[in-house]
Amino acid sequence: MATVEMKNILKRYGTELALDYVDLEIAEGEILGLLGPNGAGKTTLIHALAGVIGIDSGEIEMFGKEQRKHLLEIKRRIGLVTQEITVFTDLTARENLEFFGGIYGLKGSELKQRVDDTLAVVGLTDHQKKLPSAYSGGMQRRLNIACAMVHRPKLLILDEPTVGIDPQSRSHIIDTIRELNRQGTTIVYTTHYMEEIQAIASRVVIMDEGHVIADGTVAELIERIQHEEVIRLGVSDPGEELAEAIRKIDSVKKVTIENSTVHIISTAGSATLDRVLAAAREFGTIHAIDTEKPSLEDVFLTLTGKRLRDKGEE
Ligand SMILES: Nc1ncnc2c1ncn2[C@@H]1O[C@H](COP(=O)(O)OP(=O)(O)OP(=O)(O)O)[C@@H](O)[C@H]1O
Repeated sequence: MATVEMKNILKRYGTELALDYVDLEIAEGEILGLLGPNGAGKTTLIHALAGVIGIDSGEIEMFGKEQRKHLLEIKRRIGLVTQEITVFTDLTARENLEFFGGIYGLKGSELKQRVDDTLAVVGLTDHQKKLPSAYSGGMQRRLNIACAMVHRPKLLILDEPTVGIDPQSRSHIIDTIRELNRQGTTIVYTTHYMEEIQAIASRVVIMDEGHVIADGTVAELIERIQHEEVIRLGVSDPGEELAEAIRKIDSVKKVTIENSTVHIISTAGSATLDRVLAAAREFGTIHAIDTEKPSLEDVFLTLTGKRLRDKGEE
């Protein structure tokens, strides 16, 4: 049985179409990585999944039950980690966890045990008596996650849980997600960090403009563009004219410029490289050439025409 079945989900904000007839199935035990450029509809999708916003039309089934008819019961079985940190600033970490555990009906020794276990999993046992204001950004994010998992949800939904934090906290969060999954929690997770998806996702869904545009394992998605290659040229002062000249080569699929590097996705083969170099020489001096097999980032670029990190996060 699928943990989640979403069919024909439509959601508008005024005239803005945030989800455009989306279908999505999530199997029990998956770590589903949800990728997409800003505004793709990822947050809207997971908020619909968590039942915190309504949808205009479509069907959502979770744990084999219709979401709208069994919302309370379903909510008890899920945890939502929002982009914003939503903990009580005037309660210590432990008190926050006791509060959230209490909401889910935990009490007495069971509550104490769950709070102890959760603090240990997120690595905050030694800091449990401190107020969140005494924490680093990464520790606050870990506490935020802890509050959503203290009741041991069957499905944990995380919206960019690692934005703007130190590498140590980030790897701690990744380890926490992996450990929860190992213990049987299904995970849905949005991020702008491709390497995190490559590290932990058992399946990737790429969204753009309210649509699911790709769905598969990392290996399957890369396989889709395996006949392509990536050429990176270091060129002095590259401009739009250079990009346009390279775009005219018929085997070239995408050209983007970042600082002094021209990033080209093309059909593999030496003929393309020769033609790209000839075109580039007309507009500048080439000081570096590099070709490689495509990565998940290139799949994303090929499909959406956009780079992932357009938030200036890193
Ligand atoms: N409360 C809202 N009111 C109006 N429009 C909204 C609202 N929430 C989202 N939108 C719009 O719906 C679309 C999808 O937004 P959403 O936040 O789901 O995208 P996202 O993929 O999560 O983006 P990001 O990566 O920036 O978080 C966007 O065009 C956004 O402007």
